[in-house]
Amino acid sequence: MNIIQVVDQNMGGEAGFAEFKTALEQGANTFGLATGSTPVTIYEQLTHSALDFSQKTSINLDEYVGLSPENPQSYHYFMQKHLFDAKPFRESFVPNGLAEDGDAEVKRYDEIIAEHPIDLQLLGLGKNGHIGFNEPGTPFDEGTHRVTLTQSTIDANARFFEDEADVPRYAYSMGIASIMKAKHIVLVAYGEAKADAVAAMIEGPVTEDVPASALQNHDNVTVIVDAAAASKLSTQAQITPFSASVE
Ligand SMILES: N[C@@H]1[C@@H](O)[C@H](O)[C@@H](COP(=O)(O)O)O[C@@H]1O
Repeated sequence: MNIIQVVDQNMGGEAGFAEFKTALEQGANTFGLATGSTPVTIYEQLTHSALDFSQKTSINLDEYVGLSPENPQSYHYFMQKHLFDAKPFRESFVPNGLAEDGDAEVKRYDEIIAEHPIDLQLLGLGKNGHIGFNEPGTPFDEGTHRVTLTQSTIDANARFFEDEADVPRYAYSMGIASIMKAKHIVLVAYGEAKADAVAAMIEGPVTEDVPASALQNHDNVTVIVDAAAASKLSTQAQITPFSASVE
């Protein structure tokens, strides 16, 4: 893994932006996108740039079951607000949280992913090592699926809702097998709360107990971290400080 250290989330936005820019220059067509607080500065950089995604495809990782695209807590809404309103793609896919038939929705999403091989996949990281909404214990070979969220994830995401009780208990998530098919994966993590998950992802055993550890089996992963998130790594020597001129 290529580990890039940034000073703060703003610099992380620049580092993430550089990965998108390079991917575009190399002819990428499909971008796998993530939600959460982590990617926000990358999306800010993208919206303020001249990069053109109007002929490109985006595929989001996940969506809460039961939330409509108009619900401000939905990932549809998040993506519109933080990226798509200012920087539209030709087509943007997000799982349909209101799908009546969950099995059909999962199948539909897998077909979309199969038709649009992902060139660059952006990921955040859950405190428990989840990627997308692939919680600990998710089989690595699974495609899109309906997830029962863990209490750890419900607690972590409660900050976006008025009340913990409002956090949906289920979500649709792209599977780890699909994430692993992306040509290039860029995972971003900030803060001490992510330090254990970062260390387990990079240095721990490859185990379904730590979904992000699957990335050790991918040959093109870039990890963008701040010092706090990198603080429990023992391989500090392999960490490259980000500088805007080096991509
Ligand atoms: N499903 C999302 C993940 O894709 C995201 O990586 C995680 C971390 O969120 P944050 O970036 O706010 O720490 O939150 C949610 O659970």
